[in-house]
Amino acid sequence: MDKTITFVTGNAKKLEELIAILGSSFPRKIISKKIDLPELQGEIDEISIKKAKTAYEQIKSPVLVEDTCLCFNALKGLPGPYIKWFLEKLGPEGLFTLLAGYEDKTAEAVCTFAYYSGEENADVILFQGRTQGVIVSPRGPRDFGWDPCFQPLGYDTTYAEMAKENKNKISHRFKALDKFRAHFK
Ligand SMILES: O=c1nc[nH]c2c1ncn2[C@H]1C[C@H](O)[C@@H](COP(=O)(O)OP(=O)(O)OP(=O)(O)O)O1
Ligand SMILES: [Mg+2]
Repeated sequence: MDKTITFVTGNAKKLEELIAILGSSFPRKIISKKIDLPELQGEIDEISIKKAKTAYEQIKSPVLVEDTCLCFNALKGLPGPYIKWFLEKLGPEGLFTLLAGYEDKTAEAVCTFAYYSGEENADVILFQGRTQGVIVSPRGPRDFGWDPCFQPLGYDTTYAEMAKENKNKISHRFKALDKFRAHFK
């Protein structure tokens, strides 16, 4: 059986972070395939499971996908899985402004990896990481999504202002990949 795992994502920055976080020590070969999978609606777990199955239909060998949510506590978890569209239309400034009417600026970044082997009776396996933070007026480079407006709790820099290796030690994605790595040990 082909043991290679295909990471299906349309986002080059996610792939870059996955490579930096997993390094060369991961026991299975991971290749990537750039496909923009449908942006699904629903609860986080349900979205990730469907996303993995959709990817498997295209790849037909073991797949890994990832879905990232940014949940504002004042907005009861929104934009959550819909953050991509909010970011696209409003930019990081607009995300900050969205909370202007609220005292509570706290948010949670949630990363969910979903692995599906496609083997008989296999289920999609989820690996989730969460990092708490506050939404701030954007600071730092603009090369990755909402990084300029997310300041992790306990830090005085935004994700964007951090060195990549520091973001990759505390991020929602690191925490999810740490569980993924442990599963394949
Ligand atoms: O660490 C991150 N730091 C800043 N921004 C981030 C991060 N991780 C995802 N993002 C952005 C990308 C997209 O605007 C949205 C998630 O949407 P999401 O559907 O998961 O990502 P995507 O469509 O870009 O790639 P994919 O093809 O894997 O679905 O938040
Ligand atoms: Mg997407």
